[in-house]
Amino acid sequence: MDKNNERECNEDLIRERRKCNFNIEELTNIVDGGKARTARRREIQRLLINDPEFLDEIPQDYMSHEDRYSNELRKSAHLMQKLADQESGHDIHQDIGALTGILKDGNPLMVHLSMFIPAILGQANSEQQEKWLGRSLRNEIIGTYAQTELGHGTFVRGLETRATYDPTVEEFVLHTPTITATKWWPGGLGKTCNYCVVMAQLYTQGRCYGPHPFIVQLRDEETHRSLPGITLGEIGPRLGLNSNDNGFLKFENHRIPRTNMLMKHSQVLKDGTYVKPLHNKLSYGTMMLVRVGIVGACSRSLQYAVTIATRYSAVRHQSEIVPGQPEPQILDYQTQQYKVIPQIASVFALIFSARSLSKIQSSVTAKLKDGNTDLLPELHSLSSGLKALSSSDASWGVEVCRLACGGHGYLASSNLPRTYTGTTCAITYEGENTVLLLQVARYLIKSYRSIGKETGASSVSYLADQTSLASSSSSFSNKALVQAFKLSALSLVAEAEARLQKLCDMGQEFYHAWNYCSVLLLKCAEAHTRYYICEKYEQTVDSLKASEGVKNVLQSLCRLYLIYHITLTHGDFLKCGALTPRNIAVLEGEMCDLLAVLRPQAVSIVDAFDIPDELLGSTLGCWDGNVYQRLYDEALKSPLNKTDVPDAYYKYLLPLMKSSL
Ligand SMILES: CCCCCCCCCC/C=C\CCCCCC(=O)SCCNC(=O)CCNC(=O)[C@H](O)C(C)(C)COP(=O)(O)OP(=O)(O)OC[C@H]1O[C@@H](n2cnc3c(N)ncnc32)[C@H](O)[C@@H]1OP(=O)(O)O
Ligand SMILES: Cc1cc2nc3c(=O)[nH]c(=O)nc-3n(C[C@H](O)[C@H](O)[C@H](O)COP(=O)(O)OP(=O)(O)OC[C@H]3O[C@@H](n4cnc5c(N)ncnc54)[C@H](O)[C@@H]3O)c2cc1C
Repeated sequence: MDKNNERECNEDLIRERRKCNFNIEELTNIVDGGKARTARRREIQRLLINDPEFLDEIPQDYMSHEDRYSNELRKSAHLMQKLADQESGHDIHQDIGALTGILKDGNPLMVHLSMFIPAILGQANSEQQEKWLGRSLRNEIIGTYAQTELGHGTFVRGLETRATYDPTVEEFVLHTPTITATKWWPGGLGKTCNYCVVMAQLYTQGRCYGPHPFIVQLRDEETHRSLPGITLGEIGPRLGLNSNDNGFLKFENHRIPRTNMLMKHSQVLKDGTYVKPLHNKLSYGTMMLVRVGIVGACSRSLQYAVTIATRYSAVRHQSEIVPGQPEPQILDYQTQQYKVIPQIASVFALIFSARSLSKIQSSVTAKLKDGNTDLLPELHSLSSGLKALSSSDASWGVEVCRLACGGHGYLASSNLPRTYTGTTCAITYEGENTVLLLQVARYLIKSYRSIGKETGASSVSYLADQTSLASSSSSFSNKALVQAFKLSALSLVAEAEARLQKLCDMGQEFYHAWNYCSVLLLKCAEAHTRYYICEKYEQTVDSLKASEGVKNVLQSLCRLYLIYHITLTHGDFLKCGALTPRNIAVLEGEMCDLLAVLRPQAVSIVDAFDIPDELLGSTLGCWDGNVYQRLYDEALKSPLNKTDVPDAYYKYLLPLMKSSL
């Protein structure tokens, strides 16, 4: 699509784009993280878009379960080959965002890239990396991360798969003792992978040392047949991500060499002696790494959905605002703006938080190399909180965008249903959100109780700021609103801690008191993480060196985000005195003003996300706004339209209609 050729474009969209009062390219660079990154993303996307191998013969929704899998495997393999062939040597992990949309509904290599390789990087020692890292990066072996079992996903300590060390032959014996110990869910495990990292309970010298990672060959490298002692299969259709072959796995006393235990952090020596790690949760590192990645992935899903909903809302006309006048664009309804524009604001919130989190991750990783694990709990808490809020915000945001498109948003060809199912699974995988938020709450209560002790953990240092509990601000600057979030979080933590203490003082065991307070604890964790997101948003926009136009747009989006979230949880702000009922009413009014200010820029802001039509894959969201023709053309692809009268008519309908004659 030639974006300079207005003649092919819907007139509403042309008018919207003429209202733009900021430099779109500059905003695109901010979204990508710099000019160089924009150029790189575009280069990769150009490479993919122009390649006919990535086209589907028929829309995926008309394919069988098997065909979907094999079609996406074909494209995934081609993608890997293509990226490997590039002279510039693409780093697939760095460039993962550029690939969004090219593979549809998950893909069989997803967990190989996002967990198996990172597990080798983070859990294998240098000899082990020598043996497996290069091979997995070159895709000579394909792996997955097999942790979850039929009986346990959340509670990693409850896993039942056993790895028992036999010092006489220096081997581990992997065994699945019960049906509930069957590995269940790992992506690509069913039919694609020939290796995997298995999390299993380590037994040596008669003792259990808890879950540890082991690398296991599952299939013969020549024939791809599963090895003796190993039962493998695929678990069947799911709500989404159906192009992936999530699988099951059972071991029947399957032996692997001692050196297949990933030994970067803990070891089992030849005689069976266990050497413990620097920190007992280092074996959970792969999950933490991916949680950080999920925040960025969620912001991309939301960019897709909100691009579709905003463009469609500019093209779609319905009903009337002024009686008797022409039907307005639905984007002119304030209620429609309230659905769509806060989701645009949310995209930037997630982008800026993801960047801040990834910086913290890099510094924690650097410290770990020097044997310093002090900031691991801080990273665990932040990555858990941000994974939880980003996945729930993005899922809700995508769903709101779908609802904002009325009936057409329900159609597969809008690409909103698949975007939703592909996003909502992030609420569950890589740590179910409630469980992760309770981990954050645990860290908050612990930090609150150790006020005065220097931990170096900056995200919770505000808990020591007791003076702010009393100081309700009368100013409404963005900074002041961020302070209100801080006050609300601090006061919820103080309330939860007091409630816990009271129950304990009344004689309850701490763990019962914890469960009894867990709804409030969840709120603490959400408020704390929301405060973190708001603070990063405000600081990033405030310190941004940008043109006036771009800065104004981002300031308004940031302010909208702050006010939107205050109104959603206003009870917490009132309860702690951070804001008065009058303040809330004023802010609600200002939110409507902000919607009106941002309304004329909405299409241009989503244009700045710069998602090519070929990747957006939506009849409703295409650049030129030619929505109705596309909807019609897509409908014609339905196999039911191959004939005027379907076979089923003769088989079932005709006999029914004639039965009463
Ligand atoms: C580099 C490239 C990356 C690219 C990424 C791109 C992303 C793309 C998008 C997605 C792509 C792929 C899809 C992924 C598919 C999904 C795969 C999966 O789902 S894999 C399975 C995931 N499973 C889980 O996440 C399980 C969740 N459960 C847990 O993590 C743990 O069970 C628990 C943390 C809830 C509890 O653990 P437990 O051992 O029981 O802990 P205790 O209660 O005894 O102790 C808590 C104690 O430990 C600290 N802790 C916990 N975890 C950590 C950690 N990781 N690091 C540091 N510390 C940790 C915690 O803070 C507590 O400390 P205390 O001091 O005791 O309070
Ligand atoms: C699409 C998809 C892909 C996946 N890919 C992989 C993969 O590649 N590898 C892999 O190993 N796994 C994978 N998983 C599994 C996933 O990690 C688990 O499903 C997830 O960790 C949740 O665990 P669970 O299913 O045991 O849920 P459960 O823990 O049984 O959750 C059920 C309910 O119980 C609640 N609950 C549980 N524990 C607590 C608690 N302590 N406090 C309060 N409430 C609690 C939860 O909040 C939830 O409401 C995948 C899952 C999905 C959906």
